[in-house]
Amino acid sequence: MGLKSFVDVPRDSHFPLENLPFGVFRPAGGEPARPGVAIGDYVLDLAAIASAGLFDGPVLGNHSQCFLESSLNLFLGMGRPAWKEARLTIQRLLSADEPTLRDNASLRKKALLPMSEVEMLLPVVIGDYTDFFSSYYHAKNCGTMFRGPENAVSQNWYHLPIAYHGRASSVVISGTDVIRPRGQGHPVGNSPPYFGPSQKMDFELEMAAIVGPGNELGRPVGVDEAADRIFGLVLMNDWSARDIQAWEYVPLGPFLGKSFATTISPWIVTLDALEPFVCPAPKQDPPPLPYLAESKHTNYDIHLEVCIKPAGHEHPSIVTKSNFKHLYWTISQQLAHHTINGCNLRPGDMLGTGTISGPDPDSLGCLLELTWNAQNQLTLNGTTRKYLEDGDEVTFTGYCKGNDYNVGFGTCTGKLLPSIP
Ligand SMILES: O=C(O)/C=C/C(=O)CC(=O)CC(=O)O
Ligand SMILES: [Ca+2]
Ligand SMILES: [Mg+2]
Repeated sequence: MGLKSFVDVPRDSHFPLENLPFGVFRPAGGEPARPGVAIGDYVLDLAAIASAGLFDGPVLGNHSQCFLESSLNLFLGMGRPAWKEARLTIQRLLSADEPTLRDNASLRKKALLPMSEVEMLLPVVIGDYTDFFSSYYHAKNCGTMFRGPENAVSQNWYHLPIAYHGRASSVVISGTDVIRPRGQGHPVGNSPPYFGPSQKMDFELEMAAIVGPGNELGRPVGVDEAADRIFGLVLMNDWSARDIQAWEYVPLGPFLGKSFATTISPWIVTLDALEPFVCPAPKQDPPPLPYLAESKHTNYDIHLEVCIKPAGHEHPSIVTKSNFKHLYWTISQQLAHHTINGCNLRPGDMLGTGTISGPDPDSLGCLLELTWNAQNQLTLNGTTRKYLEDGDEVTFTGYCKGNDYNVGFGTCTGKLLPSIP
């Protein structure tokens, strides 16, 4: 039996008492943005709970003003003791046999808001965003397409989690429209390069770790301490213009083919909520260098799905199903590697996992792989796709399956609009 809340939680909800993900919302009526926690179809207003003096534990008792902020950065910077205390307090306040909130009608009305009536915002101010390349299947497929099967996965890939620095300014919250970027593509023959709207618009199925307490410049984080620096995970769509990327990315890596937009889901699911879904990570051969060797090499069993709803279609079509557990390099290894040179991370920084492809043809994490760079096409409910078309709405879903409950991420969605003329 799952935990029981006095708030009605539908059976298939992503947000039961076991989850309690954190986000930032704006209530209807123009009140300022503030942190909240999802419970069923409701948002618990943490500013209201803090103002009522209900965060009264040893860590948050004198510091609950972190919940009066318009981002979670301050709370994230306080670290695991504060996160654990907040989670336990909220779990107790929402449970069926705890009268404090349950029997206080005026506080309940103030603090529990229907999710359908609030606007979700970016949960953190993202100072820096890094995107990794940590699925073996994704690396192998891209490499096979671009370099042939003999040189598909380069030697360095097996020894370090490869990444590029992404663009934090264009990270947007789920529901934000994305404008098809214009840019340069490969020249054909003796012509100048193509310039115009990207003709190869893609999604990338990713998740991202949101950093809690950072590290001081010059002080790397050990791989076994790395998980304590990570608050939780969100779904992430690293929208990619494959034609722009292919022409620009040698030798310095992705630039304008990626930096026009990256969408994240609004609710950060904490590593504490994901703990029951820990599973072994893929065996690493060759063994990683000592600074990347973790005493527990584990992932989380998170089911992931992507669907596309073309303009005018009533229903979305599922185009792929994958799982977070396929990541070869774990988020702890990514964070340890990121800081090994002394680079400092700060609260709210975002580390994308890289496209999460699985081993099977129907578990590939982007259209580049699913259509083998437009050599094949997907069938969607009577129409076909090689790459995305204007009006396509792309939605990611992610959830962990408990005995009779889900710990879910909700959705990460965005609609592709035509490029500017
Ligand atoms: O292997 C290559 O040369 C290219 C790889 C990619 O294009 C993958 C990519 O877009 C990186 C990412 O996952 O963001
Ligand atoms: Ca990516
Ligand atoms: Mg991007």
